[in-house]
Amino acid sequence: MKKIQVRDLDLFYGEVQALKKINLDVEENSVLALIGPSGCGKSTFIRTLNRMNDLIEGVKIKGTVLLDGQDIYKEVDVIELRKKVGMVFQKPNPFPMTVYDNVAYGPRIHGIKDKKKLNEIVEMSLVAAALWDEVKDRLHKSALGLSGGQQQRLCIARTLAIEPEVILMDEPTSALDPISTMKIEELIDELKNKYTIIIVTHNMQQAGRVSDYTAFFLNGELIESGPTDRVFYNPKDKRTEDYITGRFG
Ligand SMILES: Nc1ncnc2c1ncn2[C@@H]1O[C@H](COP(=O)(O)OP(=O)(O)OP(=O)(O)O)[C@@H](O)[C@H]1O
Repeated sequence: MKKIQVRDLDLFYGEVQALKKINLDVEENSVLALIGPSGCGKSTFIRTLNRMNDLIEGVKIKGTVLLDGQDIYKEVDVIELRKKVGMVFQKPNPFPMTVYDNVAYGPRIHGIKDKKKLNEIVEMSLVAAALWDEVKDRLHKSALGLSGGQQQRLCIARTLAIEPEVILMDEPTSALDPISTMKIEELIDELKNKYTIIIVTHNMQQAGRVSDYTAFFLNGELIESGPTDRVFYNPKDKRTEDYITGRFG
């Protein structure tokens, strides 16, 4: 099933066109990797999927983005949209509060006050983010005392706590060491059973390891997309081949 359908999407920062006629479908319960050289529009594209670009002045967007068949720019409330489409950023950005409060933050904002219910959500989210065993004895200590890799998994737990359907990840491991990176990659593999995941990565090996589908961007255009094995081993476009084999970028 198609979870997201993007049709003829253009995005302008003032006069500069950063996305050009993007057409792309995202399958439910799959991992899509967005690859391409610096400045080609990957982050801009991922941000159009939960309307994060709305916050930037001078941005103009044309075309449609459908989530479960609904136009997110016309038919969906932004608060509802952000609940359905969670985001994890490049640098782990836990709030300066306890581990527990970080995870409980979203559910509390959405009106959950019951202590027992919150305890349940916090534990479930930390288990799902493969962090529970490492933090269960320090739930009420500051999240800033965790390692970078633990902080990133905490940010994933914080995202899971609001029960999203889609998770956007913008280079989630680029600030992490190899072992933390491996843990996040294993986690992505687990999470795709339940969620639809879109990940921006500069790391070809990572795209190859974690994704089912790959989309290659260049200068604001989507050059090609398809099953990762096909795009990697049998690219249709010469530019995709050149990028994947490291000839530029
Ligand atoms: N807030 C902004 N205002 C104006 N131009 C922007 C803004 N954000 C990005 N751009 C421009 O849009 C283009 C695409 O940038 P974007 O960050 O989406 O690329 P990217 O592929 O994610 O790059 P990287 O891999 O380096 O993160 C670039 O030319 C960039 O300079």
